[in-house]
Amino acid sequence: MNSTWIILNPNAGTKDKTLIPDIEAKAKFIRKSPGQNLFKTQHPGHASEITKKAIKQGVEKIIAVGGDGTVNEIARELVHSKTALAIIPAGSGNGLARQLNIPMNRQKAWEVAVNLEKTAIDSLEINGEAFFCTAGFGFDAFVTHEFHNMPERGLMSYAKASVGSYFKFPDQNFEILLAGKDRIIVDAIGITIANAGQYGNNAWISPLSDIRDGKAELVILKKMPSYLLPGFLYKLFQKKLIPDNYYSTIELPKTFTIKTDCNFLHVDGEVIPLEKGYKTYKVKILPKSLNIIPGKI
Ligand SMILES: Nc1ncnc2c1ncn2[C@@H]1O[C@H](COP(=O)(O)OP(=O)(O)OP(=O)(O)O)[C@@H](O)[C@H]1O
Repeated sequence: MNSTWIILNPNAGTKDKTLIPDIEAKAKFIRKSPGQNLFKTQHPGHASEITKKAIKQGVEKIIAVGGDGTVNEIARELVHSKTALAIIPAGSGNGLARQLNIPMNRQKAWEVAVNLEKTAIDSLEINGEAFFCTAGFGFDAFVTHEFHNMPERGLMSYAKASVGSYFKFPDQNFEILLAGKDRIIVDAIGITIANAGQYGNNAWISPLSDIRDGKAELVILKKMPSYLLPGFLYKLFQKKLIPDNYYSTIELPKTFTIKTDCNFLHVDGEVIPLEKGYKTYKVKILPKSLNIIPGKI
């Protein structure tokens, strides 16, 4: 049996024609015994199906080749399993890969992926949906929604979506119940639950968050005057955000709930439209629940 499977999304990223032949050659190189070890996804959800099979068959490692959507499909299935996840980033944001210090260069990422060294990271669940980096209600979820409707991918489109929405985006109401007794009621343009420090694209919304510390932080972002925005953005990308009147962080307990009437939630950059009206969302931290092959840590 092959102990490493490769799952490749042939549609991921900006159509790089060298990706598929390169990964096919690499798959042959690491195949130890007859049988398939490279699986190309044919539709959304296919990566999850292949991952379930891999776990059943006791595969030791899955190398995910794709963007955040593919990586998350695989990672969600792998939570609490023995199978480890390695990543060859081939998307536009590559949030988890960046967080794990996996090189963006394909060859260098491959050299990391074939390593034996593994470590466990934390994951979270929001109403049963697993995520690994960030989940957010309000402004960041709305921007992610707008971004997905734009013709182009990449950082410029994110910037356009953010600037276009910021001034008209209204305050949202949040009620956060921490460990059953402490209650935070706040009006803000958004809140983000951060397991990892960045959204992706090196946008460090919670610089002190560490994906391996068994903890997560809540970021509360209030609307700031426009003259403060350039400084905020500079600090966001320089990993230098610190609390002030508009930006604050709170360490979260292992379980907590959020009540809000926001229209959208994003989990690791994937947008989930929400039903109208106030709803309560249960969040749980699952320490050291996913085995990964990290870059330099
Ligand atoms: N053959 C396929 N055809 C269409 N969609 C697919 C196929 N295989 C996988 N998918 C879906 O495509 C979605 C997007 O893929 P992925 O995130 O890997 O690439 P991307 O969107 O280019 O990257 P990023 O999210 O970083 O911009 C995934 O959620 C996955 O389920």
